[in-house]
Amino acid sequence: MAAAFKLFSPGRLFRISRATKVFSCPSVQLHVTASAMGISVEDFNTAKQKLSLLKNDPGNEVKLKIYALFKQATQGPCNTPKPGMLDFINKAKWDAWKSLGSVSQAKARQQYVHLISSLVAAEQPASEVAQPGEVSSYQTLLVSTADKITTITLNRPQKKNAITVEMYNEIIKALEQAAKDDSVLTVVTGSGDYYCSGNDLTNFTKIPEGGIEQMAKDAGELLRQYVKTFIDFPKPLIGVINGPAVGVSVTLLGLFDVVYATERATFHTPFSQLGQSPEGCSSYTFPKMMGAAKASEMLLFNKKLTATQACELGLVTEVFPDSSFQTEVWTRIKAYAQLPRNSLALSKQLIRSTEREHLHTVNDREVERLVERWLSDECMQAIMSFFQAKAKL
Ligand SMILES: CCC/C=C/C(=O)SCCNC(=O)CCNC(=O)[C@H](O)C(C)(C)COP(=O)([O-])OP(=O)([O-])OC[C@H]1O[C@@H](n2cnc3c(N)ncnc32)[C@H](O)[C@@H]1OP(=O)([O-])[O-]
Repeated sequence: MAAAFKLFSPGRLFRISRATKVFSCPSVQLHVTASAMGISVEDFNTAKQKLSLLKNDPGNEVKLKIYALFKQATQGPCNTPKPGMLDFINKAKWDAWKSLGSVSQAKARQQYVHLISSLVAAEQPASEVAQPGEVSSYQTLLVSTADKITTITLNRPQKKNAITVEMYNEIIKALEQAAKDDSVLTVVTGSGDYYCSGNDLTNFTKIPEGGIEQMAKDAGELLRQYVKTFIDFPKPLIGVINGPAVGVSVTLLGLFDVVYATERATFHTPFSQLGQSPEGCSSYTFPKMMGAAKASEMLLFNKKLTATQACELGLVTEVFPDSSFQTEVWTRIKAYAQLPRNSLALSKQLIRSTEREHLHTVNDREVERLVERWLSDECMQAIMSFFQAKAKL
């Protein structure tokens, strides 16, 4: 074991990367598509440089993955002869490269850049973040870090934690800071009796100078950024669903790693009722998770799920009795937070990286459709009905 570790020491692996001449050869560089799948040659080269600056040894498994992705990105699928049984090191490297099969060079470059980025992010010093136990100053959230857990609590209980424009921006900021802080896990939960009632419908009543088209465009850009932050979040993200969840707060659960719910929670996405369409990548994650028929019942016909049903369909990991929910869930989360930080972040990265680019594409497509929907008569009528019903109360 010790011998293998030495042979796979970071220095050795980095030397392999640096010794590979492909990217120092201008004629080969020309063959690399400038921005294949959103990753430029510069991104790739920068990632390569960052690799040599890592302070912590990421472990043999990750180093083999890095090696394999580099070879695939620069030389394509492995076609070299298999090393002999006793040539352990070269055989392990060959196996890792071979295991990538026919993954394209562009895809390998993209996965290489994401993997290095997550390693670098995991080593970032905790700056601009709340110190353990400290509660930071947000208007719509409570954000605290304690016991190696950063907790983001949606904090507009009087409005059932409906998400205003300010709150979207604050959640993005809180997640960006949680990604960099010293915590091992990040938890999102709600204060009061609701987890979240989704998009705050008053967002649609604040029309900027550019008119309703500008409002739809701005809202689309904000939503794109918001969902993107969840797609790219590098650490394990846990939802502690303390009560009913509606709309965008439900769809995004497909991007969480683990979701614990009280038995009192319900889950529904009234998109068609509001003349809108699915977001949060749910048009992809829900059918994948629960099958097309069950996903359609939720996303097309607004079916409300109980916590138990949501658990059966894979949207929720586990349901707890309401009376012991907080105690049981937090005991478990605190125990998970004792696990090694880098190992958790890297394992998440491995689980998620294969579809990250696809999720970004889905996000873009959903936002494009929603921006159209927000300008439709169907949507405007539905929003007006909500406020008229309120006015009659
Ligand atoms: C951007 C991407 C696309 C997004 C998609 C989505 O999320 S689609 C999903 C979009 N979401 C929806 O369609 C849900 C709309 N909301 C509801 O259907 C119900 O409020 C409820 C079932 C959540 C709770 O019913 P309940 O009888 O238990 O409580 P209550 O009704 O008395 O509420 C207390 C106060 O909170 C207020 N408030 C609550 N939610 C919102 C909101 N989203 N907005 C604004 N305000 C909201 C409510 O007006 C009231 O204010 P008041 O009068 O005290 O000044």
